[in-house]
Amino acid sequence: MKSSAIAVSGLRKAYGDKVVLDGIDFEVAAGSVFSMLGPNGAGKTTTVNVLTTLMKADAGTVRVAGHDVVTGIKEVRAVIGVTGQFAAVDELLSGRENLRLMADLKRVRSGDQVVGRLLERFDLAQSADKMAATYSGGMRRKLDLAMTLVGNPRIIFLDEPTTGLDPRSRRAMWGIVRELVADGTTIFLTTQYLDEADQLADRIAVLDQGRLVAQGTPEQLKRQVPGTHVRLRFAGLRELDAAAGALPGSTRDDQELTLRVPSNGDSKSLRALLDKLDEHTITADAFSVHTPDLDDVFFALTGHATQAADTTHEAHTTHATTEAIAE
Ligand SMILES: Nc1ncnc2c1ncn2[C@@H]1O[C@H](COP(=O)(O)OP(=O)(O)OP(=O)(O)O)[C@@H](O)[C@H]1O
Repeated sequence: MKSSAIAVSGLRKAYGDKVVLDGIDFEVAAGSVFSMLGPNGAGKTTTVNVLTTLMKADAGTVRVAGHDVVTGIKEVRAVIGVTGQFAAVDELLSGRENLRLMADLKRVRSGDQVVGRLLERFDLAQSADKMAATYSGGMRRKLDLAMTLVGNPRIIFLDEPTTGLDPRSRRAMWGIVRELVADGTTIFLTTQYLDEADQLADRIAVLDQGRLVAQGTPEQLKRQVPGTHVRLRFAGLRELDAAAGALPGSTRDDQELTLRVPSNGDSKSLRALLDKLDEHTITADAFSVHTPDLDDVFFALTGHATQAADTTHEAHTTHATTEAIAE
């Protein structure tokens, strides 16, 4: 079993009488990606601030790399890197100068070499001597992360690293996170994007209204929601009635004129389903296979969607759907 890079027990934090963290517990294995998932205002940044010694908790214990965040502030700070939602980049300096400044602050030996390697690794060498103010959002995030990596921290906190990035920059950021983990770094990642947690995390904890409502691997969490099913849509109630009669175990939605049929989604069961419709001379207007994703998990666990899910749900649905095999 891997040792814990982070161990949190009974963590509580309130601002005035507003309780933001209501006693949360979790552990992060060394060399893994742990993702804390939650909607806006759930308390993710507050958690990061406590874990990185920037803020004191009201109760509970937190150990990072074996050091207590209250009594071992210096030791904790020596082993962590933090990339926040608002980049620490100085806009009036070039990318190279920003990195150099960080190398000096951290008293890194052979600073120029370290900076040169980071610029290459993050694909920023071409723009290294331009002012950071001229960088795109994605480049700024990359520079911010590169600055975090100066001095090789073993544990990195990424607070919503891809919020506001376009899909290409998000994927580039995911690639960098994967490389870091392959090198043995531990990553604590907060995100409101379920697909991001799904892609990157070894373990996910879902934070909602101050409590962790679920923890597990992405697969374990997905298993907590109703499984794969086929959704059929019909032109009218008459067809829907006939199909519901022919397919026992299905669930109908009279408003949407749809039928939800449990299925493992493989070609054999799909063919059998279509044959059944043929047998009864029923035609479906649309036919789609739906696999549960983390949006469904979040909804099932909290009873509401994430904000990000609201805006990206369409994309997820399209992604998880094999459209219109029939008709
Ligand atoms: N210094 C503060 N004083 C009072 N309330 C605060 C303070 N900082 C945060 N809050 C409140 O605590 C709650 C949790 O905030 P936090 O920033 O930790 O959430 P978050 O999950 O990171 O959200 P987001 O995704 O929007 O960054 C929010 O309701 C926020 O308004």
